[in-house]
Amino acid sequence: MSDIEFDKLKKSNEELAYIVKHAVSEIYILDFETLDYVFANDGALQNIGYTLDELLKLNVYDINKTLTRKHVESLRASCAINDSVSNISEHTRKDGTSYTVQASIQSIIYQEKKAYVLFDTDISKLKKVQKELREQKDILHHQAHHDALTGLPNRILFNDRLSQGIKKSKRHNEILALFFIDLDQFKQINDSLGHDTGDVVLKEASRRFSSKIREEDTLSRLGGDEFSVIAGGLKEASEASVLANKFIECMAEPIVVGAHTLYLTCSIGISFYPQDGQSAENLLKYADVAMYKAKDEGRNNYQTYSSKLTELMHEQVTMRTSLHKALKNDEFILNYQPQIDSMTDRIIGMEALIRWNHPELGRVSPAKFIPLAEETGFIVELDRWVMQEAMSKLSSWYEEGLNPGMLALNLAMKQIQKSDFLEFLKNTMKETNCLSEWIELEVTEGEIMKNPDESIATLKEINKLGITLAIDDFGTGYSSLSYLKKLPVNKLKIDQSFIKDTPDDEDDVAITKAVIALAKSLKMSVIAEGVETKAQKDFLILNECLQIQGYYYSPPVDAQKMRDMLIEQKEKEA
Ligand SMILES: Nc1nc2c(ncn2[C@@H]2O[C@@H]3COP(=O)(O)O[C@H]4[C@@H](O)[C@H](n5cnc6c(=O)[nH]c(N)nc65)O[C@@H]4COP(=O)(O)O[C@H]3[C@H]2O)c(=O)[nH]1
Repeated sequence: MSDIEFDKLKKSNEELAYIVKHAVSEIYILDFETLDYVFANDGALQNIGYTLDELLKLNVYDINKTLTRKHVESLRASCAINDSVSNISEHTRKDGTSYTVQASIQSIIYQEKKAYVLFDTDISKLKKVQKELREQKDILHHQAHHDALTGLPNRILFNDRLSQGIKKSKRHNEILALFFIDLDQFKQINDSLGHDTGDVVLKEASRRFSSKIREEDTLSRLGGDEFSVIAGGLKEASEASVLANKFIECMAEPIVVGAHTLYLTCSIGISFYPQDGQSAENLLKYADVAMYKAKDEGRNNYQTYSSKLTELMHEQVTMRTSLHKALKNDEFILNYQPQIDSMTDRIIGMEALIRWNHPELGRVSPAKFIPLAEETGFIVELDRWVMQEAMSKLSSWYEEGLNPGMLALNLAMKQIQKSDFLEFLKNTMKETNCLSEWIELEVTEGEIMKNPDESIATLKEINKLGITLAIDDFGTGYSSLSYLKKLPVNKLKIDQSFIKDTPDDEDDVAITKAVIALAKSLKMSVIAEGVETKAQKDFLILNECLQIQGYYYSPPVDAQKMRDMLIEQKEKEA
């Protein structure tokens, strides 16, 4: 080699050494035998935190604390047969912190001795990002399968668990019970006290239900106030009754939210695999049908599915489709129930109550078809028919010289919300010669509280016409007292559910007394409905509720009978 060639080579080696020394990547050289550090570049020293002098006193095991002799032996063996070997390990810095490196290891000759060179890449950040991504994926997966409010499995996960549950029950020849749980008064609470209160109630209900199930059961929130429980592994269907009772009992304790003490109940429908259905879809449908039966039975109870319930559903479908035709076919008639001044036993008014004579189903209760009419919006047309019919009957009785007093009409909120309702009311009164002071419109407390601000405006307009407004079913709907003060209402009607057990039930006595006192302080009149016994009547008189409606005096009767009663009263007074 010539001197010039030698100088060139020396210069390029020096340049290479300079690059290696100053590179930001970590490069270490270890003694082949002892694995002591014999070189580290600036990038390595910066990350590891030692000076070169300090590092040269250390061994690979001082930095790679997790490295074992066995692992080193295997790396040595790999290096002997491969050009380079890759390894992931943990480096401990001088300050005690650690980071993950991916090392590429090669055996080389360094300063004329055998050595290992390690090209290390700090992959801590990459690992952190990978971990975050994994966590994010887990969160997304959880969110997609769980309800955000209660943290319970949602409908997607429920469907999956139900299908799995059915398969397992089939394999082990066991019974699976599917519970459909609906909170009874939830909508009213949500509408009148707001969604925040509703949310607290839902969380508390889910906490209570969860505490009653076994670890292997699944409680899900299917949406709104609907929950479901999948309970597999049952030997007998009767085991489900025990659980259903537990769910009902756990709701008996009131839920306190801020200043409100809320009393909630739940209605439960149960279907069974294999006796009721083989598919997840059918089992859910049947549990839902059974839940509706529980609602029909007065809520706060459970019902198991039977094929009879499907007939009931069929009946509802028949009713829905024949409601419209019924008006044209004159299938509706009106009954009137007298309202009495209990001090004189005189008729002071009457409530018009609709009846439906269905050609196939016979006489259908309004409690059955009014909710269907409300659902479909047909209630608007139906109530207008009731108003026309009842107002013209009332006028005809006045014209005859009888004294029917006030006519109370039930009014659906959907009706009040119609923009032409006031016009309709004025026209109907005019056409039927009915005076506004003869008319009282009853709106249920729950309906008003659904949308109190909007209700107030329209009710004020109605009131301006000289029509009396009464709140029906009072006591059942969580009225806000501040709204009650603002409402242009003249009368409270105590719900019959409170009257039913007076004067024996202490709670009902207290509620009835409170409603009477409330009406008095708000300068409203008060009437009790559903009065059936003398004891109830006496209790009401004692507490100064003098207007009474109920079977004690008379059930709802047809127009002919009502007229007879009015004539009889007139003759008595003549
Ligand atoms: N156990 C018992 N019950 C008594 C007694 N006195 C009266 N009742 C019943 O209690 C219900 C009182 O009517 P409501 O609270 O307005 O409750 C009504 C009302 O909300 C609705 N409804 C009835 N007619 C109409 C109508 O023309 N339009 C609208 N929108 N709803 C109506 O259907 C509901 C049920 O009506 P009905 O079956 O006629 O049931 C009536 C009546 O027959 C009693 O002493 N004991």
